[in-house]
Amino acid sequence: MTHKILVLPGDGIGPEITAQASRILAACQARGLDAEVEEALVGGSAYDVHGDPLPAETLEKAKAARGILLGAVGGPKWDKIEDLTKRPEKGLLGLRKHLGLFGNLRPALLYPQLAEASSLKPEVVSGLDIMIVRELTGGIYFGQPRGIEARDGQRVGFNTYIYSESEIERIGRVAFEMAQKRGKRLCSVDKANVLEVTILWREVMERLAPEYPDVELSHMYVDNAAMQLVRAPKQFDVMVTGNMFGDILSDAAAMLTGSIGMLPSASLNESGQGMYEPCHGSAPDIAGQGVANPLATILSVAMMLRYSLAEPALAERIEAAVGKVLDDGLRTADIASSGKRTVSTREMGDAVLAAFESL
Ligand SMILES: NC(=O)C1=CN([C@@H]2O[C@H](COP(=O)(O)OP(=O)(O)OC[C@H]3O[C@@H](n4cnc5c(N)ncnc54)[C@H](O)[C@@H]3O)[C@@H](O)[C@H]2O)C=CC1
Ligand SMILES: CC(C)CC(=O)C(=O)O
Ligand SMILES: [Mg+2]
Repeated sequence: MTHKILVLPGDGIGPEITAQASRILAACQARGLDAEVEEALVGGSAYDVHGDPLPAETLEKAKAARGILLGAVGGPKWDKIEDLTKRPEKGLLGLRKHLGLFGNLRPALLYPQLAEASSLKPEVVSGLDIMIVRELTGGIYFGQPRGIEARDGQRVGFNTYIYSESEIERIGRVAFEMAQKRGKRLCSVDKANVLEVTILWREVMERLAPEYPDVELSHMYVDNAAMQLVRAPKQFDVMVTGNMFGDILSDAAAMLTGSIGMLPSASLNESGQGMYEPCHGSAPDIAGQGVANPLATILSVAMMLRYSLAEPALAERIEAAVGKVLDDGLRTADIASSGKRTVSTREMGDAVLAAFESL
């Protein structure tokens, strides 16, 4: 069966990093991956052409694709758009919502070669392998009502943090099943000492636990979880949390692996259709300079092969190629260290491609 794959480069460094990932995808096609690859516009670049960060044509192509590879969206150029529904980030949130991509997997895995690149001591992070399972289509990023309006002579801003039992149960099952395949420990992160929505979250996680007797479930408040991630991150195996807490904690976890440029992600729906993207944003501060780290995006291709395209051998080949390039001492600026060779985005892509072919 021919898989449809849609590449959405987006904004900022998005086109630079997806260009390198697309070369790896083409190498996979040459090695037997049966896929048709198309590109489309999303985010600010789509707004500039169509006045819409998620044009109907892009959404249709995304619905038809088994796997979507997205670079990143957003940037200062579009931050002044008054209609919030037209901001680039809405293109990304719209894709997640329309496709029902509720299950976000963010693996914080430290390549041993990068132990020195982490801002934490090597002994704190060496061997790190955490899977953050983040709910992606609910919570405060989507809750209604929301807005900014005048009340009592001044403006107030408000959002709604809401989860239904079925939404919590659905992401809970993804996390329990993930823990079963890994170290069998699941930490659910909430703020149940303050927020009713997460009191319910905790109750649902507890209710599910007996169905997964081989998994040890624990709970942690999000403020403590942020602290524990930097104090002793190896205590975690799988973490499950809501949309906003997961967004924040996964950026923190990214730094444990050396750089946010190393963290890939998968966003999956019930049918295994997925969108794959680095966890970072469009990095406007370095866009256009050819220095961005493309490895999170390349590793996102590996996740696509594993989770949506049933090609685990190709996924492992990409991951091994990244390992080889790091062994060979190549580093983009964000993971540079003394004695290693600092390379551009393109040179890193060249090296991963060469390693992929040589393995
Ligand atoms: N998934 C997405 O498309 C996301 C989009 N954004 C958007 O991106 C824009 C910038 O947001 P920021 O808060 O600055 O977050 P960011 O993740 O884009 O950048 C934060 C810092 O990390 C660095 N960085 C990020 N990716 C890198 C890479 N691959 N290689 C080397 N360094 C890298 C940047 O240079 C910057 O110093 C905003 O418009 C934001 O809304 C933010 C997060 C996710
Ligand atoms: C537009 C944001 C919600 C994207 C983001 O920061 C993320 O998903 O990590
Ligand atoms: Mg984020």
